[in-house]
Amino acid sequence: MEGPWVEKYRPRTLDEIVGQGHIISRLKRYVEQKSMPNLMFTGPAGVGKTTAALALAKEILGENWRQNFLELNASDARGIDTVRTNIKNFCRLKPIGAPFRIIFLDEVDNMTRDAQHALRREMEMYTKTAAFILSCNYSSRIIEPLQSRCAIFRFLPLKGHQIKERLEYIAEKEELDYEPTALDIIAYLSEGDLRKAINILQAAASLQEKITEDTIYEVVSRARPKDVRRMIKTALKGDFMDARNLLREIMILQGVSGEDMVDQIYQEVSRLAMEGVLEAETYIKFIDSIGEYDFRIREGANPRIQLEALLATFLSE
Ligand SMILES: Nc1ncnc2c1ncn2[C@@H]1O[C@H](COP(=O)(O)OP(=O)(O)OP(=O)(O)O)[C@@H](O)[C@H]1O
Repeated sequence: MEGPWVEKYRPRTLDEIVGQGHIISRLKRYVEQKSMPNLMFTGPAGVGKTTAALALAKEILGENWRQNFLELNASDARGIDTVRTNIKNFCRLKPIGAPFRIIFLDEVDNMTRDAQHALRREMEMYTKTAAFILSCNYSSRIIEPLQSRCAIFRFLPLKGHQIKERLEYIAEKEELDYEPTALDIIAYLSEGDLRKAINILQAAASLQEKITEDTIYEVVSRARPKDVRRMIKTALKGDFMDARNLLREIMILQGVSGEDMVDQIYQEVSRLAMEGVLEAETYIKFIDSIGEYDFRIREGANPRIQLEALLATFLSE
């Protein structure tokens, strides 16, 4: 079994990282100066935080980086005490063949406030020998004394074209056969998360020889937008039984979940309103009922029954 492409194609150097230019140039300055303050990387999942920490450690610490780099998950099931013991044991030793050591701590926003205060004390204790890189999704969940001790770097979701270019690069290396529009769809569905995009590409490649738009929808268990649109239009015309059959086909054959289905109905209804097919007043009524059925499904009601009832509300228009 082949390993995950997200690891195979993880950039090894700062230069290889896609996007995040505003961050990379600052990190390179630390490499030139061979010193760095404590850093905090914030931003959504799969946009290069861990990758940047690894690449920075390699470039700033040199060939002995492995012995001088410690990666820990702050929300580790083994508990914060283990994390702190690891930090202590690591920091007590002198750096080996490098100017200092680096501790990369992931998911700091999942640490309790008490644990964050303890971490702050550790950071102060080892300022001469170790630099910390703290990673989190939301800086608002980090206590002020930790934030103020770090230089903060805000990673951004990657743009659609940046994701597409990276996918093209990987597709070429892997000699994949694909429809170019399939990559646009992956870029759209991954919402700025490059890890998610690469995982979808790998799953699609293992499913079929040629990657098409349909392969992608199958991999992510999403309905084809044109099928959802056809179903809604059928309901609008008053053909309830036909609309219901289309709904069943999409949910069963394509394995789309109730929650995703409501989300896609919402997206298509919004598109129909933007195109002028639905009048504003009707659109508002539809959104109101979509919101209601979305809530019921999330609360645990039977999704098939709820979705059929939702389609029935479209009929009366
Ligand atoms: N900016 C990027 N440039 C190139 N590859 C990237 C980038 N961001 C993510 N990737 C790809 O996605 C994988 C995961 O990225 P990474 O571990 O850096 O995410 P992260 O931002 O640390 O996410 P999390 O917050 O979930 O830990 C990488 O191994 C790489 O293949």
